[in-house]
Amino acid sequence: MRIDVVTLFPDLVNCVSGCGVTGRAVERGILDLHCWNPRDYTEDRHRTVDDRPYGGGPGMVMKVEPLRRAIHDARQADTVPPLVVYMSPQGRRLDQDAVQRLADLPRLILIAGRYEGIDERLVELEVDEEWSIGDYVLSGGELAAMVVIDACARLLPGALGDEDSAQQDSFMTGLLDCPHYTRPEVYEGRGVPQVLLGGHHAEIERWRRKQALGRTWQRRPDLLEHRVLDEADQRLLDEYRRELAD
Ligand SMILES: CN(C)c1ccccc1CNc1ccc(C(N)=O)cn1
Repeated sequence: MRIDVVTLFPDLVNCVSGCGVTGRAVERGILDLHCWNPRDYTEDRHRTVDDRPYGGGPGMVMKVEPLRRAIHDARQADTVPPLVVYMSPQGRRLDQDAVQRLADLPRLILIAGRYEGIDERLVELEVDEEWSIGDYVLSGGELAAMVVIDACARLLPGALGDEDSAQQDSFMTGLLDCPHYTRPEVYEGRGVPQVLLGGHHAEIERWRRKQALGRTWQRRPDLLEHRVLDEADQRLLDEYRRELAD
């Protein structure tokens, strides 16, 4: 998968290619990441990328031309046609299904805005989709773009070895994750659930599924609203709830 990011801070975005799952994906050639800086596409002495907003008001707006030229070069850098995504608080809320859809694409161009945002004519002329990572405001779209890069990279074939658990990732199943434990077996008087020590795989899977269902019901009942539980899951959830009552 190729991802191009249009950003005034390429050094920030390139941090993802330096470590962890995303770093390994880039190293293995599974993810091809490139940054394009609108400031390199300015023609004035001051390399101006922003200007004052029409209608007045605080702050500055990113100018169309430098962004447009950067996006043009990003598009031309590969023959594969990209989906152009603008990260903004006005975008659709990203969730795992949306990430899976983006990760299945051969190419993305992510636009990271700064200042008060970008000139609307750029959005009209170049942007295919607008996405938000959550209902809060960041100083720039770079961290949102890095979230998309990370969430997509994990889903690319070969990015995770078996030692990682993308496939069991909570939101992959639509449920929250179960609790996890590792050594020491007792810590400050707190032990590990016996079932996890017994090595009985079917029982362990049952316990984990029950915990995932129970925790989802307790913490995020909204995730269960549109989900019909099969008989086995319903029984596990009932058992979880009964154990709570004990
Ligand atoms: C500078 N701002 C406010 C701005 C305004 C408009 C567009 C982009 C930005 C860049 N900031 C962002 C970007 C994304 C998200 C998100 N929730 O995905 C939050 N903030």
